[in-house]
Formats: sequence, structure tokens, C-alpha cells
Amino acid sequence: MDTKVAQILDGKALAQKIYAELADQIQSLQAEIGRPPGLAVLMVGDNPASAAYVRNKERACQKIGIASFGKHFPAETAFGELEQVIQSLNQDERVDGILVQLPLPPHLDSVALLHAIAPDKDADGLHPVNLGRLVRGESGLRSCTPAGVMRLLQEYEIELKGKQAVILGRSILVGKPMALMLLEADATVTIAHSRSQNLPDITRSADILIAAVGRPNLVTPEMVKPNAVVVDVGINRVTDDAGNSRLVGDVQFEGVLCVASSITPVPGGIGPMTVAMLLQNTVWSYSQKR
Ligand SMILES: NC(=O)C1=CN([C@@H]2O[C@H](COP(=O)(O)OP(=O)(O)OC[C@H]3O[C@@H](n4cnc5c(N)ncnc54)[C@H](OP(=O)(O)O)[C@@H]3O)[C@@H](O)[C@H]2O)C=CC1
Ligand SMILES: Nc1nc(=O)c2c([nH]1)NC[C@@H]1CN(c3ccc(C(=O)N[C@@H](CCC(=O)O)C(=O)O)cc3)C=[N+]21
Repeated sequence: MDTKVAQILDGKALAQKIYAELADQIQSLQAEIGRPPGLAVLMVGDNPASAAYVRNKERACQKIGIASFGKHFPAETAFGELEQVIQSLNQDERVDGILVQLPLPPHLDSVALLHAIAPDKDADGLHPVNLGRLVRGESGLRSCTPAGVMRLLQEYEIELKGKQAVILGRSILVGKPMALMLLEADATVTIAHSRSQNLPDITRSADILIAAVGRPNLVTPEMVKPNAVVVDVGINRVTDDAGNSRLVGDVQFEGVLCVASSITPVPGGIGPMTVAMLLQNTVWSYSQKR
């Protein structure tokens, strides 16, 4: 008997296509605006995973012609200093997008810091004004990871209308905005979290299953409905028996590959899409300066 294998939803390839489109857009806008777009990424402390993400963003910016204003601060930096930096970036006419890398060291109030970012420069879509627009279904700057999931599903023409969508995770960065975007696309949406009971019963009802938890192998083949679409947002660094470190998602990939109809890989799935949406948001803010 042949074993059926799911279609791989290739986020890396789609991200490359989006970069090419953004590079063209920047070229034509630059003649009008007279400067390149600018993105400022603030990182506080030394989180190795964040450092890799920041490097990826800088590389992508360079490739398509966005100026990066990266700033790295020691872990013990005071709230007031970061707030002042954000205020000066809010005023800086060369900067179209500002992102504060999360999580922040525990002494810093991340919500208060996110509120300090000017809503029209909020490339991460996490300011209350932008989250409010999303709740209302208005256009605006949208959270990059869920926007990247939607764009990837759209690229592969995956039907969402009327389908059962289940999201594992309810963070403000991923789970909650993901639920709102799927709802906007007319899916029937369920959000599960660490207190949800009978998780496998919930996940087995999903036509579209989104895992955004941060636990390797949380989603096993038994938890997946045959022919479901499985989106793995999780990014976890694990070390194997030989001592080699690698990235895995929240989904037991090899097992679920034989149950699902489509699946996103890690790496090469939603990670690259997140970076592409961040740059798309930056270019959108930039285009408003015409
Ligand atoms: N691909 C990408 O571009 C991105 C990937 N990520 C990755 O996505 C993952 C989630 O990120 P983020 O949302 O920021 O993480 P958070 O830690 O903020 O949220 C995790 C969520 O998972 C829930 N949860 C924890 N354990 C379980 C469980 N056993 N069963 C069901 N739900 C559970 C939590 O529930 P509760 O609310 O009850 O605590 C919480 O809602 C991480 O691996 C992160 O690295 C994040 C951003 C971008
Ligand atoms: N304010 C804020 N916004 C975020 O969006 C945000 C954040 N903070 N903090 C950390 C998480 C994590 N995150 C990733 C994005 C892309 C990759 C990515 O590009 N991953 C590649 C591989 C990268 C590698 O190999 O190092 C991939 O999955 O193929 C990873 C992780 C965004 N986050």
C-alpha cells in the first residue's frame, strides 16, 4: 500500500517571491519619497534565538533596500532609556518601522514599551491601535506571524470559509491575532491553551490546525484529523543525542506528514513568512509617506 504524504507549504520560497515584489515597489517609491525605507529593531539582552532572528531580518533588509537601524542594549537597560530611544525613533523621518524584540528581560514592562511606539511605525502590529483595527476588520499594520500564515494559506489556495480552525496558543503575538484573521476569513474558530481539557478531541475536529505553543512534538499524528491542513508556528531549539542543535516546531513532523493534506516545515515555513511580513509592513508605512 502506498503511504500518502502531505503537500509541503514552502514559506521560504514564498518569502523570496515577496522580497522580489517589495524590492520593485521600493525602487519606484524611492523616486517619489527621496530616501529608502527604514526599519529599527531594538533588542535588549542576549537571547541567542533572538540574535539569529535579528540577523535574518538585517540580511533581508539589505537584500531589498531597506535601511536598518538596529540597536542592541545590555540586559540591565532602564525602561526610561528605552522609552526615550523609541520616542526619538518615532520622530526620526528616516524610520518607517520600529520593532521591539520580545521577550524583554523581566524588569521591563513590555506592554508599556509597545504603547510608546507610534502606531503608524508599529511594524509588528502589536500597538493597541493596530490590534483594535484588526478586531474591527479595518486595514492597517497587522501582526507579522499570523499575517504570514494567512498569506501562505492564500498562496496555496487553501479554502478557509466555513472550515473548522483550531489554534493552539493564545498569545498576543501569535494566537489571538491568528484567531481574528481566521475569523475574518469566515472560518469557525476555536482557541485552545494550557488549561484546555481534552486537547486531542479539540484538535481532531480541526480542518485547519495551527500550533503556536513552543513545545516540541506537542502535536502527534493521533491528534490530527485525516487530510487536515497543519501549520506549525513553533520554533524550538533542541539538542540531539550527538550534541547537535537544530530547530524544530511544535508538530511531530514525520508522523503528521502521513495524516495531513498539507503541512508547513520548520525551518522553512512560517519563520521566513514572518520576516517577509515585517518588511511588507515597513514598506506599507513607507508608502504612506508619498
Ligand atoms: N514562526 C515564527 O515566526 C514565530 C514563532 N514563534 C514561536 O511560536 C511559539 C509560540 O510563541 P508565543 O505565542 O510567543 O509563545 P507564548 O509562550 O507567549 O504562548 C504560548 C501559548 O501556548 C499555550 N500552551 C502552553 N502549553 C500548552 C499545552 N501543553 N497545550 C496547549 N497550549 C499550551 C499557552 O497557554 P497559556 O496562555 O494558558 O499559558 C500560551 O497561550 C514559540 O515556539 C515561538 O518561538 C513566535 C513568534 C514568531
Ligand atoms: N516583537 C517580536 N516579534 C516577533 O515576530 C518575534 C519576536 N518579537 N521575538 C521572537 C519571535 C520568534 N520569531 C522568529 C521569526 C522568524 C524566524 C525565522 O526566520 N526562522 C527561520 C530559521 C532561522 C534560523 O535557522 O536561525 C525558519 O524558520 O526557517 C524565527 C523566529 C519572531 N518573533
